[in-house]
Amino acid sequence: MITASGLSKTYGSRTAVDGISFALEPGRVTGFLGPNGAGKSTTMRLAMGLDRPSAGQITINGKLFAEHRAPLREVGAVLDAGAGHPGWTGEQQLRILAATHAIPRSRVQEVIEMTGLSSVADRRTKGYSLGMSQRLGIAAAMLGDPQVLIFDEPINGLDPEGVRWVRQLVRRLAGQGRTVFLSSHLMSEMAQTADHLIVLGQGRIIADQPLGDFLDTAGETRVLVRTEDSQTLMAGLAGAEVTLTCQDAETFEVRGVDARSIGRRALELGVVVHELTPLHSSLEDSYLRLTGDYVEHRSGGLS
Ligand SMILES: Nc1ncnc2c1ncn2[C@@H]1O[C@H](COP(=O)(O)OP(=O)(O)OP(=O)(O)O)[C@@H](O)[C@H]1O
Repeated sequence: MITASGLSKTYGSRTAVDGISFALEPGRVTGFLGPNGAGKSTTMRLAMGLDRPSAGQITINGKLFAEHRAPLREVGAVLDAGAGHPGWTGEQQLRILAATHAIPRSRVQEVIEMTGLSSVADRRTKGYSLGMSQRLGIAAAMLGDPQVLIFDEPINGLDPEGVRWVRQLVRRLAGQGRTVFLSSHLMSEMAQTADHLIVLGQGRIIADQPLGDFLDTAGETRVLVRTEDSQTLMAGLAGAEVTLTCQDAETFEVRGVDARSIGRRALELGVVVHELTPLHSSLEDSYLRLTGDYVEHRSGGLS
């Protein structure tokens, strides 16, 4: 369990995290989303005791990180791939970490195998690809077999096989009853991995809800209509709150009227309908709609 209460962090005049509170339950993957600079990494660093809050606190299983007698057995984190001594091999790094946290040596081999690093574990990490560094970071996080895992952008730089591996690992860890806190900018991955979402905008929580509820509330349902007489049906549906977008002579999309009402209207008008399909928003659509006002640097159009 990770619990934040009134957590704030300011850097000079810059407020990175602005009085946030949340409780992350075990047994599920909580996705952490937000535009660049929203405060996600800062929150994760505060959880790991790498920075001090300006106000409030964030605890792991009821205690501050520093209050745990064996913190790596409570929480593992991947916050910065590539951290560690570049002149050491992956295995040396894990052995040192294990030795300094009273973790048995046998566990080092286990996490090396678990993360697919066996063939490169005896190589110096300065030669590691980004994907190997990510795997080494995950191996280090898993070393103490902790109940809580914090992953900041763990799939950055991974190839498709690596991305799938992280997705399956994260789901398995939650399935074992662990608390998993995961940030990523890749919405398609988040949609497949997270059970619950916390969305930050400029240091504040703008959503904290199950993934399905987030898609329902932040999303916007459209309906695809295919009919023999699109002119008549479009005219019959037109209204102030309704948006109609023509796709071809027989097909159009409707926003602002649900499929049931469109079906009824078609019956009243005597129009034959071949298709009436609600189109649910993707996580990306919902996320972009919700966070639009919180983006610091917006891109221009392509033309
Ligand atoms: N050590 C620091 N000193 C000064 N400002 C900082 C520091 N760390 C973070 N910030 C600022 O705090 C804000 C939040 O940064 P943070 O890295 O937590 O955002 P983020 O949501 O993780 O962004 P991204 O998606 O780009 O990784 C940003 O404006 C950042 O510039």
